[in-house]
Amino acid sequence: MVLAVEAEDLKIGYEDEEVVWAVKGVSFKVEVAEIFCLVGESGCGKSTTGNAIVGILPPYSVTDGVLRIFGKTVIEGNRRDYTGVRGRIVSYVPQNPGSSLNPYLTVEEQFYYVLNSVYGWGRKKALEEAAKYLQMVDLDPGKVLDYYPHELSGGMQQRTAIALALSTGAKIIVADEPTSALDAHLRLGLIRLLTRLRDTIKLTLIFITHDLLSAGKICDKIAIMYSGRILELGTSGKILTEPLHPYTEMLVDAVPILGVLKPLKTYGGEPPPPDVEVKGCLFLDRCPKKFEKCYYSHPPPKEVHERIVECWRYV
Ligand SMILES: Nc1ncnc2c1ncn2[C@@H]1O[C@H](COP(=O)(O)OP(=O)(O)OP(=O)(O)O)[C@@H](O)[C@H]1O
Repeated sequence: MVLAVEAEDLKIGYEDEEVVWAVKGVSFKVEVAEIFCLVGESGCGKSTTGNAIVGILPPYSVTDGVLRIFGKTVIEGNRRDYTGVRGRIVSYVPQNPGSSLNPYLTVEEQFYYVLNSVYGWGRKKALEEAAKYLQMVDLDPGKVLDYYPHELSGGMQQRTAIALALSTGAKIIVADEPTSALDAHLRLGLIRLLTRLRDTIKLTLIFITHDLLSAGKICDKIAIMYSGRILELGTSGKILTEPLHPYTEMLVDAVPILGVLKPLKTYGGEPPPPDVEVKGCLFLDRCPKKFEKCYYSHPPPKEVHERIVECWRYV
């Protein structure tokens, strides 16, 4: 079975005077038509991982390990080749579609420029395709195509960005915090739309968020990232109801449940900065369950209770 995305011990760093590793060796598999979430605090490496899948890492980045997209190896060691993948198989929907859509071009022109540059299509064919994809995201082409992005509401901009991403025939969409700028009603609408696209056109979605609640609503699987590693990976149900890693427990404890009086716990401390070498477990400083073994090295990934966990308590 071909996987949509497969990462094996993937490492991504940014080179300044020396390399600072933002992603320190992650392994995961995303099946076709799966909604896969990368969850974690700011700076844990979610966007860097997402950018590697889309193929938009900056030139001064360095990589190691392997990344495959629909069976094609796009990263192997420090070699990268996204030919036929970037923009065609994988597309990107950013947090703020207002900034990704060109403010000086009408929606029609944006579709034309994208489809002309990817497939060399003329205006007529590009417009036919634009109409098809706008309808797919529940937008009326007649009420969108002639408009500039600022003339559309936030929700319409978001849907236009998704239609534009899909129009190149993308099978995978990486959506970075797509719901964070939307109000609760629009957020629910977007979540419904993305799940419908998964069901109807077998779209694979990589959803990046710091919000475990949104992740639980939309995702099949959740990878909990911390300081460049995946500390726990499993189905949304397992992660939310039976967290194994103390960090996942901490995130779940901080999620409010509507109608349930639940004490919300917060834990102090900060993840170690990526340029600081940590001797023991990366979560050591904040872990309420640490014991002697945790002080010497970071634990390897271990399959336990239908999940993969990096915690010495399970090794
Ligand atoms: N283009 C870049 N150049 C240099 N360092 C970067 C770059 N992008 C990210 N980093 C660094 O890599 C680390 C991980 O950042 P990344 O944006 O991937 O995390 P994140 O979990 O997505 O955070 P956020 O939710 O704030 O976007 C951070 O220390 C960040 O400063």
